[in-house]
Order: sequence, then C-alpha cells, then structure tokens
Amino acid sequence: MTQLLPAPTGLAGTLAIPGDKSISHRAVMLGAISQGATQIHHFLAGEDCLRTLQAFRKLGVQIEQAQDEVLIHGQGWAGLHATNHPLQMGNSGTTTRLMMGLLAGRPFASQMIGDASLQKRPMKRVTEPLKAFGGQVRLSPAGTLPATITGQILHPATVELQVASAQVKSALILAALQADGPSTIIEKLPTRNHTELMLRQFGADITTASDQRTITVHPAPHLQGQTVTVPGDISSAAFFLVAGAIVPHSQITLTGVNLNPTRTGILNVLQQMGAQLTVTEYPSASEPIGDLTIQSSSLKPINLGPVDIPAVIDELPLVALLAACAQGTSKITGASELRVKETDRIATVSAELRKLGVQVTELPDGMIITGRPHWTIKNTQLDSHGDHRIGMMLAIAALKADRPLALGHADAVAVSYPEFFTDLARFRKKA
Ligand SMILES: O=C(O)C1=C[C@@H](OP(=O)(O)O)[C@@H](O)[C@H](O)C1
Ligand SMILES: C=C(OP(=O)(O)O)C(=O)O
Repeated sequence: MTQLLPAPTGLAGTLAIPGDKSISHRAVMLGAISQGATQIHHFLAGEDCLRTLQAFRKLGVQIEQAQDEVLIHGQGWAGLHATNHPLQMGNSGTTTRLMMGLLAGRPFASQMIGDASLQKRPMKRVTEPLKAFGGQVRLSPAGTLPATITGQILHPATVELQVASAQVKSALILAALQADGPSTIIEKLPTRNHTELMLRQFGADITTASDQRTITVHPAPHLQGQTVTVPGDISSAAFFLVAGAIVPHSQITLTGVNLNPTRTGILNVLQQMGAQLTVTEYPSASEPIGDLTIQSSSLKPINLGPVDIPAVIDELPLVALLAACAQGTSKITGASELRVKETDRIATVSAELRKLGVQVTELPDGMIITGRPHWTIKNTQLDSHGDHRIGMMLAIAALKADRPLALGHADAVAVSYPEFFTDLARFRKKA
C-alpha cells in the first residue's frame, strides 16, 4: 500500500521526461539485428524495456547497460542464436509481439513465456497474419502465451490488418525485412510509426504511402548500427500534464517530449477540453521533440470516436480522469482495445473512478463519464490492479481528493516509469 496525498497548494516545476518506452524497445531490437555498435542514449530502464534487453542477451547479443546508456555490439541477423530457455517477456506486450515477427524468420526455434497478465493477452492478431509470410508460431489453445516460434525462410506478402495496432504492424515489418522480396502491410488506421522511422535511420528501405497506412517493406539483410537518442515519453509526460490541468494553482513544464503526431492525441484532447497548454517544438532529425507547459484549467467534456483512439490509446485512462473533472458528460467509443491491455482498462478505470464518486457507464468499447469539479469519495482504498498506467492515473486523481487515499499494487508503475513517485513529489509546492 502506498499513501497518496492531496495537493494542498497546487503543483509547480519543470521536469525532463524519461525516455520513450516504444522507442527504447525498438532501439534495442534494431541494434541487435544490425552490424556494428548501436549506442542508445536516454534509454528507458523500466521493467518492460529491460525484458527486451534481457531477451536479446539470451539470444547471444552482447549488450552493455548502465542506467539510461546502452551499448549493443550487433553482429547482424546472424548474431542471434537459439537458447534452450524460454524467453521471459514479463508484462510486456510490445516485447512479445515484435519479437514474434523478428524470430519468425530466424533459423531456430524459440519459446516465450509471460506473467499472469501477459498470459491472458491475445496473440493470434500477430500469428495469423504472420502465416502469410510463412511464419510458424504455436500458441496455447486460448491463442495466448506460452508460444513456440519455429523459425522459417520467410516470403513476401501483402496483408491488411484487422486491428489498429502498432505492435502487430511492427511484428509484420520485422518479419518482412527477412523475406526474399518486397511486402505490403495495410493498416486499419494509422498507428505509431516509430518502427518505420527508426528502420530508415538503420538503412532499411521502407516507405509509407500518402494514405499513411500502406507500408512497403523491402528485404534488409544488412542493417547498420546507429546512435539513437530516445526522446521523452509523451505517455509518461501525460500524467503530469493532466495533474497540472486538474489541480488548481498549478503550472508545470515538461521538457524533451516526443511529439510524433501518431502519439500526440492527448495534446489534442487537452486543447479541445479547454486546457491552457503551450507546445514548443524544436528542430530534430527524425522523431519530433519539444517542451510542454500546462496551467490549471476549467475543463469542458469531450467526445472521442474510433479514428481518435490510436494516437491516445495509452492515455485513455487519463482522458477518463479529465472527463471526471470536467463540467458535463464525456463519451469515449471505438476503444475496445482497452479491454486487452495489461488489465481490462475499461473495467479497471470504471471501478476505480467510481470509488472516487464519479459517475461512469461502461460501454463494450468505451465509457460515458459525468464529471464534477469536486468529488464525494466513497472508498479511500484504490488499486492499480497490477497495471502501471492505472496506478499512475490514480496517483494523479488523488491530488484532487479532499483526504489521503491508499493505492494497492503501486509497484506496478516500474513497468514504464520506475521514478514516477519521486518525479511527482518534485511538483509539490511547499505549503
Ligand atoms: O508498439 C508499441 O510500442 C505500442 C503499441 C500500443 O499497443 P497496440 O499495438 O496493441 O495498440 C500501445 O498500447 C503500447 O503501449 C505500445
Ligand atoms: C499496453 C501497454 O504496453 P504493452 O502492450 O507493451 O504491455 C502500455 O504500456 O500501456
């Protein structure tokens, strides 16, 4: 149990945001399959990204790591070797799904296992389209981990994805790189494009059509190691953006944040809800980056539908919190993907916000939330349900409560943000 305290006099300060989780995973993966050294600066040393790093060590790649500095001694695709032990994916869907595509084309068999949450998450979304390339993955009868990937010679394919998922897209891209001709992947909706951007830096020939959802991948037998500086994670910055918006008398600045438009849905949501937000973008080579300043704001309700979801998928628990503080009724639909994250986030967000006295109606693919500037707390014992993003959202919600609250399973935050509670404490003004 961790005690959560209300914010008595508002929040203030400036924070450099830790590295992006999605980009850190990809930097390790691309470094591991490339020739020569890959240096990663500002790596996110959270539990999930460390799972990726450990998995490649198990596969024989030499990797040095000290906090947020990583050095990978890549020996190309052929530098990966079979291991007798199952690869432990922990809580990380990204590691699991991307590595399925990557390992599908290696000339050996691999096994993957995961924690209780990951073992429930759907994997057929990757293994079914992988079949078009010749990929062979055996799953449990429920279509989940444990998985056995039997590496094959892969062939080019054209696949149209049934689910809007950057993890599925990236898995197929990593398989397509190993095929013996160009492949085409057509997304349902555009999703985060970090894999495509970083692959170009490592020397791959990969193009995205003007519709933003048709991707052509050419074989890439030789990728070249690079230096990658990981930008700050907008999904981590989002917790403090929301804190600054909902706690009266606050002003918060977050620096070095990734502003890739496939990820900035939370900024559009804040602006639409009437938050006072300033975005300062500065020049950068590949991934856009900038600083964000937020001030306390009175919030209007919002309506989000299917096309809005991919760019804000991981921030939807925070959107629910913003809605809980807004004057009026908000609606989120087209977000059934939330049901297959670390927890069923529609169920866990609804259950926890109700403890705070917020009126929430669950929909199969979203939520209807009626907000109020002041809540009538019904239950002070909150729980992350072992889901990092739920835990952090509740810690932000607690800043607005009129009494201390308790958070069960608070240690889950280490999955994506080990320093979360320390960083949050920095914004508390002295009373
Ligand atoms: O590709 C990635 O790095 C991610 C993609 C998203 O998952 P889906 O692809 O399942 O939507 C997101 O929720 C996850 O946190 C990270
Ligand atoms: C869904 C998430 O991650 P993953 O799918 O990698 O477990 C997340 O970080 O919110």
